[in-house]
Amino acid sequence: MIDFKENTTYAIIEKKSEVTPLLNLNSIDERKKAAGEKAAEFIMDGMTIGLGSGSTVYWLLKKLGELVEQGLTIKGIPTSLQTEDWAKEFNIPLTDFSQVDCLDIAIDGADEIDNNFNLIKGGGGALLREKLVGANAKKLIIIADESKMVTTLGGFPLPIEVVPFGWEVTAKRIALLGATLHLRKREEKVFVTNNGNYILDCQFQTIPNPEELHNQLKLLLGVVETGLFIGMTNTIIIGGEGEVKVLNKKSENII
Ligand SMILES: O=C[C@H](O)[C@H](O)[C@H](O)COP(=O)(O)O
Repeated sequence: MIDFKENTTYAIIEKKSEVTPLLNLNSIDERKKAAGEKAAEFIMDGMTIGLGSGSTVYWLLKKLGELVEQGLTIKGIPTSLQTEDWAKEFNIPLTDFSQVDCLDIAIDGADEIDNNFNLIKGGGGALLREKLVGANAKKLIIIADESKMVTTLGGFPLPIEVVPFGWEVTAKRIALLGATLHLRKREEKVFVTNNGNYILDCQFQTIPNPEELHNQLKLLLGVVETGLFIGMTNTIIIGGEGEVKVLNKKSENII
C-alpha cells in the first residue's frame, strides 16, 4: 500500500513577490532553466506533485531528480507521456488519480500569461491533462521565461482540443466566434493528443475577455477543452534577463 500522507497539510508560505538576481540569463533556455529550478524550492518532503509539460518543466524535473537522489520523498502525476518519460529518466516516483484525490501542488509552463495571471496553454498539446491536474491541486505554480508575459491574451494561437469525429464542423463553429484556425499537424501528419483527440490552433486577434470566450467555446459540441486557464494560478515564476521573479497575485493578501 502506498503511503500518501493524505492528512498532511503543507503550509506553502505566501510571500511578497520577490526578485532573485542571477547572472548570465541571456538565452531563453537559461531563463526557462532558472524558473524551473526556482520552482523546486516550493516542493516539500512527502508532497504529491502535478508535473506539467514542456521545455520549462523539463528543468524542474531534472532538479527534482537531483533532490530525489539526495533523499527527497515525492510522488508525481505527469500531464503528458513526454513528462512521464522524463520523470522516469530522472527517477521521480509516479502515481495516478486512482491513488490520489488531491495533489499538494502542481507546477506547469505556459504559452501566454496576462496581467491577471490568466493563461494560454497547450502549445505542446497537453492542455487537457494539464487542466485536470492543475484543477485538482491545492496550488498551481506557473513557470516561464519572460517572453510569455503579455498585456492581453491572443497573440499565441489558442489551442482547442476537439474530438476527431466531425472536427470539420466543430472548426466551422469556432470560426464563427471570430477565429482563423487550422488543424494542428506534425511532420505533415495530423497531431493526435495523448487522449486521442485533435488540436485546433485558433488565432483570435485578441482575447479581451478570456472567461467569456472559454465559456462560449465549451458550449460547442465537439470541443473537449480549451487552452484558456482562467483564475487557476496565483503564483508565477518568471526567468528574465539577469533575474528570476516570483510573482504573487496582489489579491492574495500577501502585501
Ligand atoms: O501543452 C503544453 C503546455 O501547455 C506547455 O506547458 C506550454 O506549451 C509551455 O511550454 P514551454 O515551457 O516549452 O514553453
